[in-house]
Amino acid sequence: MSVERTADPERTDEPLLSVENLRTAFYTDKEVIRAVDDISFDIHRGETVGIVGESGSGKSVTARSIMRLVDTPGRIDDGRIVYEGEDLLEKTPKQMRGIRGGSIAMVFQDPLTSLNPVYTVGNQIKESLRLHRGMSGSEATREAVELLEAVGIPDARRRIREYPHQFSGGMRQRAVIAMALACDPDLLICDEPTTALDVTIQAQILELLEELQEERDLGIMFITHDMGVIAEVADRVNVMYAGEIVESAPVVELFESPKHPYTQGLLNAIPGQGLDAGERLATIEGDVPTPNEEPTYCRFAPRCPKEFEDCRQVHPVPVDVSEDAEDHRAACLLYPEELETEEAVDVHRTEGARGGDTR
Ligand SMILES: Nc1ncnc2c1ncn2[C@@H]1O[C@H](COP(=O)(O)OP(=O)(O)OP(=O)(O)O)[C@@H](O)[C@H]1O
Ligand code: NI
Repeated sequence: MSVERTADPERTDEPLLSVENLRTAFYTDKEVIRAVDDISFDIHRGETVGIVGESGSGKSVTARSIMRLVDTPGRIDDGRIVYEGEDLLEKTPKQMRGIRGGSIAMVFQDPLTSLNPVYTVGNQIKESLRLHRGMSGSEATREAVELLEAVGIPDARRRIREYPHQFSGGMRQRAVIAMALACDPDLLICDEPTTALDVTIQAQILELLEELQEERDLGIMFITHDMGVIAEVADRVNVMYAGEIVESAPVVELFESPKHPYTQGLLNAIPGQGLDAGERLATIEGDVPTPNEEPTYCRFAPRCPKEFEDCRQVHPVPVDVSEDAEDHRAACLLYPEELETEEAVDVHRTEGARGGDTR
């Protein structure tokens, strides 16, 4: 979560998670929705990767694909999800159950979806400890109390005997985080974990995640609509639009020098560049289209102020925004920026035809 981490030598190590050319689609009676359409990105240990985009852009489906929790009629069609060197798409359902809530944990927007109302908070944490770390009895109780204390729940010894409904919203989300930590994960996937909370509680939860990350060297994938939250928590940011990652850059670079017209649009209307938590995405006229056909064009073109003829005929692939760009890519025909537009369009046409990005 610290900005300095982007220059961390750790970054050259093998990534903790590597998503490669992932495609996930929903096969409805009416159409095929290409919810996640050929995306690639990495997460390193100790790094927070933010995923931002308007509603329907594919953020949650990305998270659920990594966890192999895509509901029917959805299906992962292509790609690799390499976690600590192994492809999760090759794991059996049983192996996946061990990994979920084991080395990869997830925190959702609504803590009540993760907590069972009929068991005490303590029992739920202890169940997690039993399943994933083989702990039981007084050892598990002690660990459960310690976890609740670690996430800042006061009077933890008493509160482990309480039920979820006896906790406030913020305390419930802390309990969910404690439950996630009970399995000692290496990767935490957070899908809008603070959206339902008021701003003060939200700030506390973000701070908590940052502390836990530092202590445990957690890799975090953080999904949000909120550019202000992204500015606060992310080391690197992937901007999603209609199933694709249209821009990816270290957080400071993205805010100082957004390259994709979509990102520029998102950031433009935010006063003070959206550096305060609680700032929502700027509204760009129009809606995210449902990605229900093969992209042979730029999906953002209909809303793009910089649109030109080729945008309707050539599908942009992620390219380095400039020759000396470090780790900054955009899927837009205007880049690489040194090239004349026609040459740049050719790069996208050729790369697109090869079916790969240029990483
Ligand atoms: N079960 C489903 N059946 C059919 N389509 C689905 C299903 N789940 C998601 N989709 C579609 O996949 C696309 C991506 O949805 P997703 O939930 O990932 O968006 P999101 O970026 O998380 O949006 P939000 O910010 O609203 O949570 C959308 O077009 C959505 O309608
Ligand atoms: Ni979502």
